[in-house]
Amino acid sequence: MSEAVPAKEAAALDAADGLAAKRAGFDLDDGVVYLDGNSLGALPRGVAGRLSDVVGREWGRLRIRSWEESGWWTAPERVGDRIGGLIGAAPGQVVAGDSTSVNVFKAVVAAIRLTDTGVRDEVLVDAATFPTDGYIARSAARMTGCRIRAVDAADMAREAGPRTAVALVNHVDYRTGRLHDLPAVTAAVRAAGARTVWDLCHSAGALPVHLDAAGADFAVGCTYKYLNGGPGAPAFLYVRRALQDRFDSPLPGWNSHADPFAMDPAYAPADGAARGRVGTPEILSLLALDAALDVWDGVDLAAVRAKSLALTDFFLRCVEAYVPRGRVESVTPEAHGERGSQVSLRCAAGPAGGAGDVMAELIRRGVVGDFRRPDVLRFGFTPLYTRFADAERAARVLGEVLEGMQGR
Ligand SMILES: Cc1ncc(COP(=O)(O)O)c(C=O)c1O
Ligand SMILES: Nc1ccccc1C(=O)C[C@H](N)C(=O)O
Repeated sequence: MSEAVPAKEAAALDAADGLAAKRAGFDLDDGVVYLDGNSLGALPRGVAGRLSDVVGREWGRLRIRSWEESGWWTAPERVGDRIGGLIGAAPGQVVAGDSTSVNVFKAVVAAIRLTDTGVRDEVLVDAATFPTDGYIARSAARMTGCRIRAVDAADMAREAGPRTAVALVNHVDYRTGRLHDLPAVTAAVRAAGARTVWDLCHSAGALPVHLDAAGADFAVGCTYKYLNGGPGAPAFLYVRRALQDRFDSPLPGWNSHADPFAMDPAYAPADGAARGRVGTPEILSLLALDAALDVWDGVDLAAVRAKSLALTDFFLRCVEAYVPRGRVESVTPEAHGERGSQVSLRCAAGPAGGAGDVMAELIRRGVVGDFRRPDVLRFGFTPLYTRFADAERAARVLGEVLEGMQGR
């Protein structure tokens, strides 16, 4: 591929892109190629106006009345249902709130409480997990008399056995971008008599997820990446409907009580998704998220997936065309069925510095990805606002940076 070819091809791909108009819904500028939406999604344009109304009118004027009149009290379930629509969950099974870490705790402990730990005392965690999941699972295991076994997520299906209580799996690996087979792992873990907890941080909003259809037991995820909810936006918790009546939360706050304002000293759990609540919802960030979710109106996740794969394929081809041979190596699977919505390039240290220096230079030149120690350059592709021209420019600038650093 000569240098002019990818740029021409990018223009043609952008012209044919059915999702191209969605970019206008985000506050982005053409000076920067933003490929870090897998860490913090860009700002949807509707958020500032909505938040200004929430602060100025709902809080400022209505004050306490807003819990009822502005629908604040029921926002966690309402926003949860909107997220549910993007992860294949029928209404009434998802609640928004707390952080992913906290929701991992609720789900793992609740899953253990559904089993006889005299028989099943093993918690399987994905060996390459995002660290917080592993830390929380370990603590949950200690608290419940279980033990942790770390296994490759790719082997999870065959590792689940008669001692397994629960398997905690990342749907997409944060470092490599590898997508795991949610339906197959869920079915295998269930066949072994155990429960699944899926971490959807890197798949919710990035690709179609079919939780109900797969029979997943629990799922958690954050909303500040591909769902663009903003820094520290509330996370979510999915509890499969059939398990809701037996869901025994380890954090039974007053917000998950059947009648919170009874202020009853005795706890009686609410029915449905509300049982996953803990304390007072984080209204400002929850309603920012609610506004951010408007960008999904009318979006077909199959089209999002198709564009995501086309973008990452194209980026990989551009890298091949522009980057000096042997300088980077993709650790993201080639196979579409095993790829999330990012490309991770391993970049060994050269004479002028390592991957961290390369990413710093890329950012200086207007291409924002991120760096994961020791040697991974991560590029996240958010199909709602990333253009093929962005992929081309990112690869071209990466090539220039690496070429420039070669001799120095
Ligand atoms: C897979 C995964 N799980 C969990 C988290 C973090 O969870 P929390 O929302 O608690 O910070 C992240 C990223 O921050 C993540 O990538
Ligand atoms: N929440 C954050 C706050 C600050 C900086 C990064 C994050 C991330 O989300 C990192 C991300 N989970 C990752 O996959 O590396």
